Amino acid sequence: MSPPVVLAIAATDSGGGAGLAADLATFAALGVHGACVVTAVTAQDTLGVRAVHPVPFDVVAAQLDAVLDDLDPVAVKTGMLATPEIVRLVASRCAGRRLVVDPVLRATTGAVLATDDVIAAYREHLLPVATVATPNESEFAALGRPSGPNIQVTRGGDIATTNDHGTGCTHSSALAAHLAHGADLPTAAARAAAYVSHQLRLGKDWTLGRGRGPVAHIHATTQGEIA
Ligand SMILES: Nc1ncnc2c1ncn2[C@@H]1O[C@H](COP(=O)(O)OP(=O)(O)OP(=O)(O)O)[C@@H](O)[C@H]1O
Ligand SMILES: Cc1ncc(CO)c(N)n1
Repeated sequence: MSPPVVLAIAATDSGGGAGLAADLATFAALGVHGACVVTAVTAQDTLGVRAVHPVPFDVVAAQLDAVLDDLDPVAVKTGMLATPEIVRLVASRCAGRRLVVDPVLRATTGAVLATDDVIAAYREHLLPVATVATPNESEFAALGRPSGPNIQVTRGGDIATTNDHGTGCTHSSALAAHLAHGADLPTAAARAAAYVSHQLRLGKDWTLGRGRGPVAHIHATTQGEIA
């Protein structure tokens, strides 16, 4: 039987820890086929964001059309959306699907990844059509503390690790993957949290880069076969 298709609409992270790298690794670990629409390219590592280059709107729209026309994803997850036009496009094309919105406004390292007009577009267009939105506390405040059953504010956790770059991306991708497998929202949320904490524990002693390292997305699944 074919795996469910999940689409990630997000930006790249050259360091491989957050953004689409985290999304696609999480999809693979959780048994769904991942499609991806690239909204921006970031020059980034475990220490911070050096540059952000948005992909032209027409190219984002063409990627989205291609995936929606051919692969019919069961669930969609959004990460960094880069411009208000892209936020509006995603809202109009993805409404009605199982839609997980992770409003990426800042990197863990503090870099600003969304301007005020992007935040306004989230409030007006994307949050109202989300199945669930997963802002962290500071993103929740920046969005004006929206209320509703589909708003699930995320809060770190008690695992002591500096390898937490991209945990929000990993968490929202796991949520989308479990929704795509047919879980209801409370079940998908519990499984996503369990996946993130399990993988955070596996990678807590890794030393990749000089800053905040990545979550060990698929480590347990593959290490026996390739070591
Ligand atoms: N140190 C931790 N211990 C246990 N669970 C954690 C920890 N950090 C994150 N998590 C899990 O991951 C989820 C998302 O984390 P968090 O709220 O820190 O994301 P974020 O701030 O959006 O991350 P980022 O901006 O790096 O992508 C949390 O709801 C929690 O389930
Ligand atoms: C590309 C990208 N998306 C999301 C985040 C949030 O962690 C990041 N640092 N970089």
